[in-house]
Parts: sequence; C-alpha cells; structure tokens
Amino acid sequence: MDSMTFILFGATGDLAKRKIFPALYNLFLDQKMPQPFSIIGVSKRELSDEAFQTYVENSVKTFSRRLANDRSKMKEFLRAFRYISLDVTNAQGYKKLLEMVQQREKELNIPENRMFYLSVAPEFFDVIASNIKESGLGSTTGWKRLIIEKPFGHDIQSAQDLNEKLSQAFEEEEIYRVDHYLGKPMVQNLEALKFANPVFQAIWNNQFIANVQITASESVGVEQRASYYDQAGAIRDMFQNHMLQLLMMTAMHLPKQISAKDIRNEKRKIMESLRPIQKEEVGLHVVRGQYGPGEIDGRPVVGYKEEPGIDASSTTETFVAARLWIDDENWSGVPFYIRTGKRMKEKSTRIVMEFKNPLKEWYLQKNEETAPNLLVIQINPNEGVSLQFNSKNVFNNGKMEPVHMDFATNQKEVPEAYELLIFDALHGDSTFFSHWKEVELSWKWLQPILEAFAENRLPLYSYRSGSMGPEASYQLLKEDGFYWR
Ligand SMILES: NC(=O)C1=CN([C@@H]2O[C@H](COP(=O)(O)OP(=O)(O)OC[C@H]3O[C@@H](n4cnc5c(N)ncnc54)[C@H](OP(=O)(O)O)[C@@H]3O)[C@@H](O)[C@H]2O)C=CC1
Ligand SMILES: O=C1O[C@H](COP(=O)(O)O)[C@@H](O)[C@H](O)[C@H]1O
Repeated sequence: MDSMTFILFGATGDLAKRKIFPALYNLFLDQKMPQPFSIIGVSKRELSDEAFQTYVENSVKTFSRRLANDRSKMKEFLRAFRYISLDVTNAQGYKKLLEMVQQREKELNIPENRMFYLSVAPEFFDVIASNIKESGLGSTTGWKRLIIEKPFGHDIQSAQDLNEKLSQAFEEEEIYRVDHYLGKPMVQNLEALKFANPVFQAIWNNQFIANVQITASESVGVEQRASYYDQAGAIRDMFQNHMLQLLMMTAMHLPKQISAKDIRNEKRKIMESLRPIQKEEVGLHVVRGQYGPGEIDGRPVVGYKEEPGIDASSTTETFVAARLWIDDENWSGVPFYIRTGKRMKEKSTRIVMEFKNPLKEWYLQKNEETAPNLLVIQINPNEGVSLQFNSKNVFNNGKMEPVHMDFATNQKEVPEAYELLIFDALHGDSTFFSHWKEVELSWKWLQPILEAFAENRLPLYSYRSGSMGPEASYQLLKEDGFYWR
C-alpha cells in the first residue's frame, strides 16, 4: 500500500474519538496501515502534539474493540500523529498546514499522497475543499483523496450545490462519501451471498420472492444530537442514505464484473427503476411517526417533544415506513417495505425476504398451515443469515412447523465498519462508498416525500417508546396481505 499523509479535519470531534482513531489503531495492529504513515489532526482548539497523542491514546483505550494495553505498540502508533490548530474558514491558515504536511513527508520520505478526511460539520465541507485547492495542499505529485461524512445535502438542490463545489477541487473518483452501513461486514457480504451462491442467485427475483422487508430499528432516542436531528428527522438521517443503500445492495443485479464501477452501475440502475411517488400520493405509501413516552428495557423514557433541546411543538418524524416498487424485470410486482425509527423495542438491522408459497392452498385444504419461507439477513447487532423453512415435527404428530437453519459470525472478531471503509479508502477502492449518482438519485426520488412532509400532507402518528412504531405501518403491509417480520 502507498505511504501517505492522512489529514483529519475535526480531529477533536465525537466521530474521530469514537470511530476513526480506534479504526486506525486496529488497522495498525493488523498491519494494514502503510509504512511509514503520517497523520495530522486539524481542529480549532489549541493542543500540543503530545496532548493530541494522549487524546488519541485515550480514545483508542475507551472505544477500540480490542484491548490497547501493549505499550510499545501504542507508542509506535502514536508516533505518526501530529496536530495543528486551524480555523478551517481561515484561508491563510492552510499555508501552515501545507508546511507541516511537507515537512513530515520529507522527514519520513513519504510521497505526496494525501488523504483528506472531513469529520466536521457539513457547513465546512465546501470551504475546506476550496481551501485545500487554493492553498496548494491539493496540488500533489502523488494522489489526493477526499473522505467526506454525511449528511451530503439536505435536499436535492443543496446536495447538487455541494457536489458542484466539491467537484471544483476534487474529481468524482477522488471523493469517498462515507455511508457507514456500506462498511458493515454483513452488508458487504450481501454481494457474495447473492452472487457466489447459485442457490440464492436462482431465487433472488420476483419469480420466488413475495416481498422484501428492510428494518433498521433503534432503541435509543435522539441522544445529544437534538439540534441536528430535529432538522433532519428519520427521513434524512437514515432513510435517504442508509436505508436506500441497503435497498440498492439487496436488489442490484449481477454486475458484469465485481468491480467498483460495475457494482455502482447496477446500484444506479436500481435507483433509476425505483417507481416515483408523487407528492399527492405520499400518504398512500409512506407512514411517519414520532415517539411518545414509554419504556425501554424496563426503564421509563420521555417522548421526543420532551427531549432536551427539542421544541414542544416539533413535527419532526422519528419513524418512517414506506412501500417501494422497483420497476424492472427482476423485481416487478415485488413490494419492498422499509422502516426505520428511534425508541423502538429493539436495536435490529435486518433484511427479510419472504418467499412465495404456491402450494399454500394445497396444504390448507389438508387442514395444514405452512409458514412462509424466510431468508433473514441480520446485519446488526449480531451478524448472521437464517433460513426458515417448513418441516414435519415427528414429536408433534408429524405437524408441519417452521424450523431454522442459522449461520452466525463470531462477534468479537468482526471488524468495525470504519475499519473496513478506511482500509478501502487507503487502497483507493471506492466500491463501498456512495457515488454521486446514487446520492443524487436518492435525493431526487425522495424530494416529493420531503415536500409532502413539509406541507403536512400525511398524518404524523405518535407511537409508544418501546413499541415497533405506529399501527399504520402494519396497515401498510396488511393492504398487500403481509406483515412485518
Ligand atoms: N458523531 C457521529 O456519530 C457521526 C458524525 N457524522 C458526521 O461527522 C461529522 C463530524 O461529526 P462529529 O464528530 O459528531 O462533530 P463534533 O461537533 O463532535 O466535532 C466537530 C469537530 O470540528 C471541529 N471544528 C468545528 N469548527 C471548526 C473550525 N471553524 N475550524 C476547525 N475545526 C473546527 C471541532 O474542533 P474543536 O473541538 O477544536 O472546536 C471538532 O473537532 C459531521 O459531518 C457529522 O454529521 C456522521 C455519522 C455519525
Ligand atoms: O448514521 C446514523 O446511524 C446511527 C445508527 O447506526 P448503527 O450503525 O448503530 O445502526 C443512528 O443512530 C444515527 O441517528 C444516524 O445518524
């Protein structure tokens, strides 16, 4: 792997502390970091290099999935870190940053390969990109890459504006838009499950599948992110990015080759085939809700409007369920149901494929009920794949009963999404990052729904914390003869 400089904007922030430093440390332990490497933390506050290294050490010790008690390894890891205080809106300040980058490149004999990671609030994305260009930081004799966090825009117009600005400083191939759901090992495994297994490949279509359900339920509430979340809601926070990415990954067709370009191409085709929902019809296919008070794990919790920092009159949705149709030859006639929400009964991200049962009536005539075959792909918190099928129970008078075939991974060894994503970006592999086309098509598809929400064209149901969302979301499936699994 090429040696490089990793320049982290927002190095004292929450994401850096909880995810990025621990990911870098685990990659380092696994010898997946280039040698030598240079990491430069950039934030507004004043810190010495030593204080920054202690900060990094503490975050690794607190948040890494691995014990960080090997002193000499830790010292070696921390040696790569330097810090610079810089107000990112101050164009003059970037000269100092450039000097530091160049000095470290010289000291360590590193080619001018530069990775810029923007772990800062989105309002800084464009100004940082432009200052990287203007200051000469982006004029390298090696490669340059930009890793950018969500949210990528607030609607179609702001996303296009942002992309326009970024593209003045970076080529599309140089931009790595993080969607951490794409870094989850089971999401990355979807491609292999489908395409490396002829048995799944053969049945992954409308001939055999009755419906697909994608759930991302969370038991946490808005936590300390009131100001961001109340502007975003579940539709922008989860649906536009993570949920639609899960949909694309589930539904995409076999690419010509397993390459970033071909996979993205197939994902784009899914978004292009997604049937538009007109603003006037949003209420027929989309349900939104907001959590009220209730209980989580036996503990009383307040409703969304009572959360610190949330206005008592807020109409922000904390739950969304929707019915989507993909109008292509593989999926026509198969409803895809998506739901996501906070303060729900359990933390679970899963994809459930329910199979058609042409012989159901035949068994019913014999007074025997069969459960549907289900393929359940559990993404979070535990990872696994389970197949539900019918079998006669010899211990119960030969009665037909659903049984399960389960595969689960050992959780302790599963790498974090950020480890996989940063590793891919270091390598220049953009397969599991969101391409601009996917982002643009997602916002385009979503725009009438955003407008219907803003114009209050559909009810905002209240649901009890600790439930699985409003009753209306069950109704959505009942209309088609299904229910959530
Ligand atoms: N936290 C999370 O779990 C997630 C975050 N994200 C995204 O990641 C990004 C970062 O989020 P998060 O870490 O939570 O944010 P924080 O608010 O915790 O951190 C912001 C960082 O930006 C720095 N900063 C703020 N203003 C300036 C400035 N003018 N000049 C230089 N540095 C500045 C802060 O430095 P200082 O401390 O010195 O002020 C701090 O390091 C955001 O885009 C967010 O949406 C995405 C998914 C999850
Ligand atoms: O991006 C986000 O994701 C988290 C959920 O992520 P997970 O990996 O725990 O499933 C969500 O809580 C947060 O609101 C959202 O911004």
